[in-house]
Parts: sequence; structure tokens; C-alpha cells
Amino acid sequence: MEPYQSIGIRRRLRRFFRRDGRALIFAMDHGFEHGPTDFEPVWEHVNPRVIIRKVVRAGVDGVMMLPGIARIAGDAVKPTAGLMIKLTSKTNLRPKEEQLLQSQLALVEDAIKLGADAIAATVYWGSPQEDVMMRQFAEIASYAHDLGFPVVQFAYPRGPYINEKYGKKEDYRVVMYGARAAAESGADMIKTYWTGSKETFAKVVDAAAGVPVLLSGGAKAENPLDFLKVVWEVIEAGGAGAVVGRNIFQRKNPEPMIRALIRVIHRNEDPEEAAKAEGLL
Ligand SMILES: O=P(O)(O)OC[C@H]1O[C@](O)(COP(=O)(O)O)[C@@H](O)[C@@H]1O
Repeated sequence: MEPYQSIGIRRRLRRFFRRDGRALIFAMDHGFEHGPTDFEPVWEHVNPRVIIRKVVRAGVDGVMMLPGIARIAGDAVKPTAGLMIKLTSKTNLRPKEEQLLQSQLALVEDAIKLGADAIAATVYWGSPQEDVMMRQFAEIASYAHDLGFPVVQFAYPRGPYINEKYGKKEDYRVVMYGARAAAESGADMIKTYWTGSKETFAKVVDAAAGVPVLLSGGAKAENPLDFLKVVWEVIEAGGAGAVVGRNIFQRKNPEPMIRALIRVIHRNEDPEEAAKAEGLL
């Protein structure tokens, strides 16, 4: 018979992934991680209840937030969507040399009390502070797994040696290394950077050895079609979807973008057709 914990982990993962094994998750930790300036393009979205209501109604599969936002607006995440609570973060106000560390803000128990379906933490692979984040992730994963909760790793390679050796953090050799390290450190879901092509992203997916890999959205694309094309390539490469923040909340009307993303991710629609169908072109 299966241990209770693994049944809990599988059930909770299904709150994010549809039958096709894919998910569109809305990211909402920017007020802390980048600062409220990220909301200036559409200021009403600085209110988490406003934007969360919109994205849930438009059909996202999950919402990711920090514990404090879950206290303020977690109840706006209706049961149609999974709630992912991220336990680590940093501000952009820190001295530059400390920017390569994510600190732990709250405990696994806090996330569970807040109703989390999954618990997330970031590791900056390659950071001079990698050791701290590895240990944080290990402790979070061990305890969360023990209680039957899935763990998501934002596997973001970044650090001086990466820049020196590979030129940029989006080099596929670096991204696939981070994804592999995430899988080997016990993640149930991985979020990482776009590598620039379907072929290279497919290697990232392979390196993750069966652990679902989701795209980390990135800065808002002025042309919505450009972003939909990237997500389409992620899916073609075997990726399991996307965790998207700015490309959703920096749009005055985020709903058509969400519906177009759902078409691409869950219905295998061509990005141009999806954009046209939702009036984005
Ligand atoms: O790469 P950066 O600047 O650290 O950005 C990290 C941000 O990107 C995300 O991982 C995804 O959001 P975006 O889709 O806006 O990029 C957020 O969760 C996080 O705050």
C-alpha cells in the first residue's frame, strides 16, 4: 500500500495540473520581489484581491503568492485553482551583493495554515549563497513531503561564475543544470527560464528527468503574440506550462491573454490563432 504522504502529494499536484499534465499559474510575488513599481502600468492591480479575482475568473489553474498576500487575498483563490505559497524571497532594495540570496519568510506550517496546496522556494543555483538556499529548500521539502505537500522549486541559476563561464544565465547548459539540480534535490515541480529555442528547452525538460518543468514568464512582451509563441515552444518542447506574472497583470485587460494562454497550453492551439480568437491581434 502507498504511504499517505505520496497520495497527498499526488492529489495536491492535481489541483494545478489538468488531465493533460499542464498548468497555467499566475505569479503574484512582485510587490515584494521587485517592488510595487511593477504594478504601475495598471495601478489597480496593486490590490491583490482585484487582480486575483480577475485571473481566477478567467481560468488560471493556480496562483502563487507569498504568505502575507495569502493572508490578505488568499480567499480570492476559489477552489477551481490551486494555491501555491512561496516561502522565500528578497527585496530589490538589498545591497547588490546580497541580491543573490533568497531568505525564508515563513514556515511550512504557516503555508499549510493559510490553505496552501503546494509550497514553493527559490534556489539561485550558482550564487555565492547557493549553500544557504539549498539547505532552506532541503528543510522545506523534507517537512512538506512528510506532511503530504508537493514542493515547487524556482530553479534560477544566477551568479558571477555563470556569467564568466557561460555569458548569461539563460544559456541552456546553465538552465538545464539548474533544472537537474532541482529534480535531484526533490522538487515536484520546477519553474525556470526560457532558453531561447524549443530544441534547447527540450533538453531542460529531459534533464529534469520527469519532474514537470514550467516556464518563468519574464518581463512583459509588448506584442502578446511574442509571448504566446514562447509558451507554445515550451509546450512543444515537452514543458508543463508556465508561471506568469507581468505578462498578465501589466495588461489593462488580462483576461484575453489568460484565455489565449489556456488555448496554447491546454488545447495545443497555434499561438497566432489563439491570439486572434481572443482579440489580441
Ligand atoms: O527574474 P527576477 O527579476 O528575479 O524576477 C522574478 C519574478 O519572476 C517570477 O518568477 C515570474 O513572474 P514574471 O512572469 O513576471 O517574470 C516572479 O515570481 C518573480 O517575482
